[in-house]
Amino acid sequence: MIRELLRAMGPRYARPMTMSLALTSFVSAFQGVLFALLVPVLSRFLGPEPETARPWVLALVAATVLYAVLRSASLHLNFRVGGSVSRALHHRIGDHVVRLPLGWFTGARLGELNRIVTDGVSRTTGLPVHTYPPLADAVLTPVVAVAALFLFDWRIALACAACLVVLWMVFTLSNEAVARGDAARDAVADQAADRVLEYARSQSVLRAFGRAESGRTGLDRSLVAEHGAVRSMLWKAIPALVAYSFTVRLALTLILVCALYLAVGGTLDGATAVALLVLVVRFVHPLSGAAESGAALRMAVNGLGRINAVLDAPVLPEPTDPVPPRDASVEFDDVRFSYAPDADPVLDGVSFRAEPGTLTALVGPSGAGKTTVSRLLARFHDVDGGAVRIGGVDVREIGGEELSRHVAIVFQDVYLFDATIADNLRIAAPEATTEDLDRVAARSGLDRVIAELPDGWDTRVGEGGTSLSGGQRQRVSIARALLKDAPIVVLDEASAALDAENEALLTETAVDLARERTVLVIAHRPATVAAADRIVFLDGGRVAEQGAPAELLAANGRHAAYVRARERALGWRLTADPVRP
Ligand SMILES: Nc1ncnc2c1ncn2[C@@H]1O[C@H](COP(=O)(O)OP(=O)(O)OP(=O)(O)O)[C@@H](O)[C@H]1O
Repeated sequence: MIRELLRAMGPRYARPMTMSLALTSFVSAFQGVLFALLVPVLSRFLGPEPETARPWVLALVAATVLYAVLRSASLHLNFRVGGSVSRALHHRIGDHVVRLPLGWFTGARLGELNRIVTDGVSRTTGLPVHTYPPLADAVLTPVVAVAALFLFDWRIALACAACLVVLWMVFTLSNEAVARGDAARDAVADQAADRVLEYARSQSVLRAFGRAESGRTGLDRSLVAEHGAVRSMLWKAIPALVAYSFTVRLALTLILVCALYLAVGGTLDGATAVALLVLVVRFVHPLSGAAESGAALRMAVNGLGRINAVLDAPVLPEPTDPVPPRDASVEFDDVRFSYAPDADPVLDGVSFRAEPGTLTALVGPSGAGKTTVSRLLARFHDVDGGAVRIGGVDVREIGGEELSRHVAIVFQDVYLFDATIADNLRIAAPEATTEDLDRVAARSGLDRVIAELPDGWDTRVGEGGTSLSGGQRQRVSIARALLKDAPIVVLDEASAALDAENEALLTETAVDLARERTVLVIAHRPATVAAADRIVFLDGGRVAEQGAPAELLAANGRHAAYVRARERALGWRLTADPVRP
């Protein structure tokens, strides 16, 4: 448990945590000495010469004062360390998660991560304050007290030691039952959390198809499964907890009987028997709570195991000696890539070059691998074979921060944070001035959107940017990429219909940017394709053709056929007259 805890907290917080646990353990053990001192004090006080109790009373008073000081120091430290546990874990999980490949963030992982960050961390936060101290009292205090008992009466001490061994066995069994039930519950609770997220996200689709009620079936199933897992955990845990509590009472009764037997038989004097019984009754109290604390500990350990599993997930390796790119050229050299180790390759031997100051259009049918090319360029994933280079340097050698400074991406599905438009732009450049914002707004057409909104730059966009239209979101996203001022810009043109003004704006922006940058456009519109310096036509994860637009049209190959088909589709859409009766 301690190893898991210290591993999760990392080296920075491990030292104060170790000190807190060590001090708590020492105080609990010292409490055992305090309890043991009751025996000479009481046996002498109740015996024929009560005045001989005086030095023991003084020792008990001194030990009590020392105990009070140590206990308060330990409580103080525990609260301080407890407060830092959640901070440490949140920072460590956050720092690690941002370095994970994007492939790690599957739907199932999101629910799990959500529960780990909330439930898993909160279970662990209580560990140094609420879980470990009563457990240390329940284990260490009786062990030390029983060890001290051997100094006064070995027969009672032996009986107590035997009872402690049996109690430990029942305690371990009860803990294992709780741990098993809790792990099973965690697995289904993760699934339920995923289904809740999915159900909330898919509301518009479900309502559009009149499935708001029936679309809940998956969610209902996982909630029922979670309910079942909680019940099954209780069925396993409650008998184990009851069995432990019963064993504690039985042990106490056996020790009482044993002491009475010895006292009646005359081999134990009455005063010592009373003193021993007071001692035994005294440490039964912390022992009774051990099963509940042990269950809480097992649940915290399960949570820690899940936190450590996230922290152990392999990150994209960073270079030890990062090499800066020599220029803004982009090169894909025989790149092979698949999203899962056993899946078919999504890119298979892709090679092309994009020079600085040019516009390259990535063209091809849906699923050809265009978006994957942009993801590999930004190193959201590492290639399985070949290399992606920027300025002649493999992106794996550049280093995360430098790479991020070099590449700006305008995604097709624009995600905006629930903040103002200005805040959403400043994600790209936190220090940007109002003049900087106005400059990129004028260049991206965002200035017209800002002028129409009553709160202008201070308009809140809602979660994901839902209070803006698709076209408005795209302009915010372009302005954000411009503000980043990266030498390489990737524009993922929306394949969904945009109005004519927004369509023209995207093409204009791409051409404008390509004067001084390397621009890659995942192009769906003939106008953008025609404006490109070079076209890379992808099909089925391979480069089917590449060259200047005029060259490819003259070659009358795959690209020319694709353009004709797109033009026919768009022409039909634009010119079709309504059918009149
Ligand atoms: N995150 C992912 N996990 C697994 N497979 C993926 C993932 N993203 C894309 N794919 C698969 O990779 C292939 C290429 O997808 P990609 O999005 O790169 O194509 P595209 O050419 O950009 O398509 P579109 O024009 O429709 O956006 C597709 O078969 C797709 O199903």
